[in-house]
Amino acid sequence: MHIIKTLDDLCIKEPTIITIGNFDGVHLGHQRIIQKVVDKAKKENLKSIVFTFLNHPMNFFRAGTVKSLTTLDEKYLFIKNIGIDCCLSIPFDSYITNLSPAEYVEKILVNKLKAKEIVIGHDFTFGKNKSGNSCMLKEIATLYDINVEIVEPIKINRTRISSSIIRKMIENGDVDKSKEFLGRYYSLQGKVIHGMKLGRRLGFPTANIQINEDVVIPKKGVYYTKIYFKNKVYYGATNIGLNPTIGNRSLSIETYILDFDRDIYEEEIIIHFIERIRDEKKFHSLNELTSQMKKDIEYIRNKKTIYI
Ligand SMILES: Cc1cc2nc3c(=O)[nH]c(=O)nc-3n(C[C@H](O)[C@H](O)[C@H](O)COP(=O)(O)O)c2cc1C
Ligand SMILES: Nc1ncnc2c1ncn2[C@@H]1O[C@H](COP(=O)(O)OP(=O)(O)O)[C@@H](O)[C@H]1O
Repeated sequence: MHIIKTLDDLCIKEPTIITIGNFDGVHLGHQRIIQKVVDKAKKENLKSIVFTFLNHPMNFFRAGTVKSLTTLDEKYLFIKNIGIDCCLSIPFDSYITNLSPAEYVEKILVNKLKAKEIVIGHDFTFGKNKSGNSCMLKEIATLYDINVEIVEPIKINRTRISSSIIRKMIENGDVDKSKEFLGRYYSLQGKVIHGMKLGRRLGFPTANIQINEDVVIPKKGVYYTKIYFKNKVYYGATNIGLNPTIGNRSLSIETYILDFDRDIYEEEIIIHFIERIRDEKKFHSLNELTSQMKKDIEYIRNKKTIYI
């Protein structure tokens, strides 16, 4: 998949089928739309394009409003895995927000992207002050002989799948629920950094990852997790919190990896959140903390064959 980060570099000659959106999380609803684009592209011999943004549109209007469910690299990977030919990922900036709906279609979708077909969600808005909607896009596109398909939202138990609902689930620690909406476990990737070196002394070394302030962090607590390290899968007990028993610490995300004994400082690991086990607690002693950690790990050992 080609990833193009500026409209200036774009030189598309063949007719295309496009979907447009922020696609944060690339959840089941997004996957349905993107899959439709891939299938139609094959059938109609068109190049498939996902048109998305480097920054969340809400953060353009008010910096720091929204944390992401995926880093850009994760977003590109998930889109690529569905089979898209090209991902146009450009800044959501004053150029984009100042185009009228008619200019947006002509300058970007027609002149730059050579669109023959466009697939969008029912709530799609575009152009200056979000003045364009899916019906308006359909009308303008007719002038250029472009077909527009509007996809209805997917629901799970009558709740519409949306990035904002998934964000709330993860912030509430409901990672098992978020899996149903995302179509995969919520995950965090990070470099293993040095901590206080207490874990090893307690008998449970924990790989602490560098925290990315731009992504959603699950609610503080202890989680049953799956760890990917160098393409191998392990199970883990991950604690997200302030380690109140030790006192005066900043937020850490740390994992005891079961059946593992290697120095992995500076290496990347990916943590998949399967289930939240309990709240993080302040224990009266380190002995009490370690006996609870033993119980957490035993719980995971008993469960780990259930989730593959
Ligand atoms: C499964 C697990 C559960 C934990 N639960 C708690 C807890 O409830 N309260 C707490 O203060 N710290 C908890 N911790 C964090 C430990 O205090 C931490 O691993 C220890 O301080 C080692 O830190 P270090 O990696 O910086 O050396 C937990 C850690 C793990 C791996
Ligand atoms: N089973 C394991 N789970 C997690 N980390 C492990 C494990 N075995 C060895 N390690 C290594 O030990 C380090 C954690 O030890 P710890 O004493 O907790 O130090 P720190 O406070 O720097 O995290 C990890 O970063 C990793 O390099």
